[in-house]
Amino acid sequence: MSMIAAFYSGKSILITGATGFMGKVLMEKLFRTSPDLKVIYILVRPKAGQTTQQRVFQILNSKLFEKVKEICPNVHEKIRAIYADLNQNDFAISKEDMQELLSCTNIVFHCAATVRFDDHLRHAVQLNVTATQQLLIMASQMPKLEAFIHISTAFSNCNLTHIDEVIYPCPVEPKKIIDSMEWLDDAIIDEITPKLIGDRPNTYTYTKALGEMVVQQESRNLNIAIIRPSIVGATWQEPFPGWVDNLNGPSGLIIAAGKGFLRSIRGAPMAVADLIPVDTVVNLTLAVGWYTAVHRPKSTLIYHCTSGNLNPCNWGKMGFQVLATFEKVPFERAFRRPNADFTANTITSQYWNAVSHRAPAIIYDFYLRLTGRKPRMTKIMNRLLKTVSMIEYFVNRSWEWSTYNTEMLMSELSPEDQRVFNFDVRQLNWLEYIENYVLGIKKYLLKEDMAGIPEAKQHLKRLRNIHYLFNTALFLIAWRLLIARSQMARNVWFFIVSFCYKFLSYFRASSTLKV
Ligand SMILES: CCCCCCCCCCCCCCCCCCCCCC(=O)SCCNC(=O)CCNC(=O)[C@H](O)C(C)(C)COP(=O)(O)OP(=O)(O)OC[C@H]1O[C@@H](n2cnc3c(N)ncnc32)[C@H](O)[C@@H]1OP(=O)(O)O
Ligand SMILES: NC(=O)C1=CN([C@@H]2O[C@H](COP(=O)(O)OP(=O)(O)OC[C@H]3O[C@@H](n4cnc5c(N)ncnc54)[C@H](OP(=O)(O)O)[C@@H]3O)[C@@H](O)[C@H]2O)C=CC1
Repeated sequence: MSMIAAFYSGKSILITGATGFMGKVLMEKLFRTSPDLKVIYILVRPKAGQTTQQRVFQILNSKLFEKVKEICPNVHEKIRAIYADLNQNDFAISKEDMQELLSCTNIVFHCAATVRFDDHLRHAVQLNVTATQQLLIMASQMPKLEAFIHISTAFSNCNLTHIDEVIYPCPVEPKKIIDSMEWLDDAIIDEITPKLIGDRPNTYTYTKALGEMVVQQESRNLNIAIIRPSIVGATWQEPFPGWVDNLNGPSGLIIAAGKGFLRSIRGAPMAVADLIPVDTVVNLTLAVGWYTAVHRPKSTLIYHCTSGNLNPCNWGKMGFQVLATFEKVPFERAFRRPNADFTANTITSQYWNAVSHRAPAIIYDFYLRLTGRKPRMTKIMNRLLKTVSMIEYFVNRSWEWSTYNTEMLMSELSPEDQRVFNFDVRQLNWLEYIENYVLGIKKYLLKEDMAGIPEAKQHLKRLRNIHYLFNTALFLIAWRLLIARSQMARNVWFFIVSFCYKFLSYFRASSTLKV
């Protein structure tokens, strides 16, 4: 029997961010391994015209929850969706709901965050710092609370190259930042943002670092742990390989590459691609919840959930594997033939941006105009290149994260727990993982049918022929223009033609002699 699974039985668990990528996988695993848990409270806001109940219904009816519904048929009774908006005071939770949460919760998993790189500092602080502070204040009023697990990111200290499992303080105290956001206007915040974030690349990593400081400062006598995952990708094994449901991290870029929009990135091919499957992060999170509640470490422990030091893969290799998978399972209706090139050279990268990204978009828009349709490709391309510029920071550097606490925890688990809550990335086969990831994107994000693969392959063949035809035509036009203008080019041309003629004559003569 798994000790971790048994620990969660009968427990009341509060999850924030349960409608997000990681939150859904966390809920799924909890129900699958501990179907006897008492209740999972989730803080949900209405979104995109859906009520909180409709959102929960949609999650439970997704493919991700198919196994859970077999194991725990009354799963819908065990989820208590609580209307909440983390941007509001007291999260806009009703008095009765708040009372129930405070009196019943045993474990808190705080996953909610804004993960947008370019979010306005005021909004990022509100969600990643102030909301964390408020949740900790709530947690301090929960008499039955056994553990509070905060999900941060391995990149909260990406301004350093070697990162230990400790909290690194930011120069300005989070409390001062929270206060100042209340009275500064947007224009001033915009002005001071670059100074505040310093050598971090965006407001996301900065506010996640502030969030960690808040956790440390507000911990009081709570049992707290922080988990820092690196770049979270599709599921590796559970509940099935390749599940993914949003465009964050590598997923959006894999789509852009597979559809032939994005063919090259300015990135160091040898830099470590620190991806981590979402089910690995969830397994570690649940193991940390158990360990923190049962062993009650004296201080707040931080756990790095990364792959680079134990099972490294680099961007060049990853790009190659993604491309190899596109050969087997191409995406439908690609704009161009896929490529996935990482180039460290800025000039080469600018050249490819012009030739391989912007020029085809302009030509295609010209074609759309000619055929009486609205041009759209340049707009899409500009957005894509904006996204790429935001991730360039992360694909041009390597980081080293120490993983003593994570390895210590692994050694504390029973063999059964090591199997059921596996977070040992040394067992991950990158080639297999990437193949399943690309396949998962095709199935669950693009919702493409596998039966369409032969047609997609045909389409790529047509694109290849168009590519060759276009290049040949371009070469001939350029050559013709060159010959018209330069004596030297004419001489070279006559030399080549006469050489070919002589070679053919010789070949013909020698074959006649043989007969
Ligand atoms: C050629 C080579 C190809 C190779 C392939 C080979 C292998 C793969 C290699 C790949 C290397 C990966 C490196 C990852 C590095 C991660 C670093 C980790 C950092 C820490 C990790 C974390 O701890 S945390 C998670 C990270 N946090 C995000 O990853 C949020 C990003 N995101 C935004 O910061 C906003 O989204 C942003 C973009 C501003 C737009 O902002 P915006 O206001 O202009 O627009 P919107 O957000 O409204 O989106 C407008 C339209 O862009 C679509 N879209 C949204 N995201 C998209 C996305 N990522 N890729 C594509 N498309 C995306 C969306 O679906 C909309 O499409 P539509 O218009 O059709 O609906
Ligand atoms: N994905 C990644 O690559 C990585 C993620 N992380 C961390 O993991 C955690 C989970 O990330 P992930 O699941 O990918 O993120 P998602 O963007 O998928 O999910 C974010 C969650 O936060 C909720 N949320 C956001 N704003 C509010 C609000 N005002 N009120 C209530 N809920 C809100 C969202 O709810 P709604 O559905 O209503 O928008 C959603 O459930 C985050 O803390 C993130 O920093 C760390 C490293 C990498």
